[in-house]
Amino acid sequence: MHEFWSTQPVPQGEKEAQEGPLEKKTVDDVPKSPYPIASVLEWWVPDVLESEDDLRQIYELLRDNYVEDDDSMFRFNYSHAFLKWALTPPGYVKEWHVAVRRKNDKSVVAFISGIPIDIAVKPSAGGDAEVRKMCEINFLCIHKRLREKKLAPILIKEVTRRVNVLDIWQAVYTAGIVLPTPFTSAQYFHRSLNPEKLVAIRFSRIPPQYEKFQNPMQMMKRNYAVPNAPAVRGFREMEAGDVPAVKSILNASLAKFSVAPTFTEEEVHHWLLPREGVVFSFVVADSNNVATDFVSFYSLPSTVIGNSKYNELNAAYTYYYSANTVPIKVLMGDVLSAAKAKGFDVVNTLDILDNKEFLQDLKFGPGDGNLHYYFYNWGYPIVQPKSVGLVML
Ligand SMILES: CCCCCCCCCCCCCC(=O)SCCNC(=O)CCNC(=O)[C@H](O)C(C)(C)COP(=O)(O)OP(=O)(O)OC[C@H]1O[C@@H](n2cnc3c(N)ncnc32)[C@H](O)[C@@H]1OP(=O)(O)O
Ligand SMILES: O=C1CS[C@H](c2ccc3[nH]ncc3c2)N1Cc1ccccc1
Repeated sequence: MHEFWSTQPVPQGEKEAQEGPLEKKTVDDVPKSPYPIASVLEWWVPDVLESEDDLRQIYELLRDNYVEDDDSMFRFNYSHAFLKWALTPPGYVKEWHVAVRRKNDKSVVAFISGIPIDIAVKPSAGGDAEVRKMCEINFLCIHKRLREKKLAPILIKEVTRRVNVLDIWQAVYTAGIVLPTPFTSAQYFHRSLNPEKLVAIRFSRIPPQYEKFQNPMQMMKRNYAVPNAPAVRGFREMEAGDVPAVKSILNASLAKFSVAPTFTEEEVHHWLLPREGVVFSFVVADSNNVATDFVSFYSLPSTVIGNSKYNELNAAYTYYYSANTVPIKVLMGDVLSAAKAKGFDVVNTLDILDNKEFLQDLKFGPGDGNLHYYFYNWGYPIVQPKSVGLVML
C-alpha cells in the first residue's frame, strides 16, 4: 500500500505526528544532478513567461490530460493566460516548472509545477503563527498514454530536489484523491447561474419537486435569477491604487485562520489585481475612495467531454476576500451578479475560509467532489476546512 508515499516525509497515519518538520536535511545532502529518467525521455524547463510556444505546449498537455471528474464528463481547461499568471508570481523559480519530453519528437509527456509561497501556520495548541517559506505544488500531469508507469514519483522526487537545493523543505498541495495524509478535506459547492445549460450538459438535473410546475425550467431560471447590478454602495473593480489597503485588510482577515498565506504588496499586485479572463477583483470603497472590503473570483473553464450541444463550461471559482463593513454573504451576492453579467454558467466554491456563511443563503448546492489539503515534510493535526484560508488554483 503506497509503495512511493510510504517512503516520503508525510504523516503515515500512525499516531498524531509531531507538529513541524518530519525530517531535517541540509542543502549539502541534496543531489546536484537531476533524478535519473528513462533514456527515451528528457527533463525540460519551459519558459512560460517569455515563450508563447513553450506555454502552448504546457497548455495543450493539461487541456487533454489534466483532472477529470469521476465520470469523465468534465476536464479542467486552464487558459494560456491563467497558466502564465499561476506559474509566475513574484520570486518564482523557472526551474520549478518541471516538464518531461520525449527525446525523439520533443513532445511534452508530463509536468509538475512549484511556486514559492509564505504560509502562516498556527500551532494547534494556540499561540502566534509561524510564517514558513514553502513550495506550492500544482498541475501534476502525465499524458494519458504514459499512466501507471511510476513516472509521477519521479516527477515528485525531481521537483523536491530542485526545491531542497534552494534550502526550502516544506510544500503544500491539494488533490481530489486521498493520499497520506490530508490535514483537512474540503467539499465543493456549486451555485447555478445558467440552469438551462447545466441541465443540458447533465451537471445539474431538474429537482423532482419541480415536475409539478407547468414549466419546470422556467421555475428553475427564476429560482437562480440574480440582480444585474451590485447591491453594495461603493462596490467597484479593484485598481492598482487599492493594493496597499487590500494588502492590509486581506492579511488581517487571513491571520484568523490556522493555515493561510501572507501576501506582500508585490504578491497582492500579482495575485489580486484584475486580469482579463483570468481573475476578477472588487473593493467596497468608502467616501474617501479607500477600500474597506475586498472580494475576488477566478475563471477556470472546463471541457465538456462528448456533449453535442456544448463543449465548454464557463465556471467561476471564489478566491480571496476580506469582508469588514458588509457581511460576506452580501459581498458574495455581488460576485454572483458580476459573474452572471460576465457570462459564467456556475460559481464553484469550497467550505474553507468563511464560505459556509454564504452557501445556504446564496443557494449553493453540495457537489460530489472533495479537495484534500496536504503538507510535505510538516506534521500537522487534522483541522476543519473552515480553519483553512488557502485557496489553490
Ligand atoms: C519540499 C518540496 C516538496 C515538493 C513535492 C511535494 C509533493 C507533491 C505531490 C504531488 C501533488 C500534486 C498536486 C496536483 O497536481 S493534484 C492533480 C493531479 N493531476 C491529475 O489528477 C491529472 C490526471 N492524472 C494524471 O495525470 C496522473 O494520474 C497522475 C500524474 C496524477 C498520477 O500518475 P499515474 O496515475 O500515471 O501514477 P504513477 O504510476 O505515475 O504513480 C503512482 C503513484 O503516484 C501517486 N499519485 C497518484 N496521483 C497523485 C496525486 N494527484 N498527487 C500525488 N501522488 C499521486 C499514487 O498514489 C502512487 O503512489 P503510491 O500510492 O504507490 O505511494
Ligand atoms: O472539470 C472538472 C474536473 S473535476 C472538477 C469537478 C469538481 C467537482 C465536481 N462536482 N461535480 C462535478 C465536478 C467536477 N471539475 C470542475 C467542474 C466543477 C463543476 C462542474 C463541472 C466541472
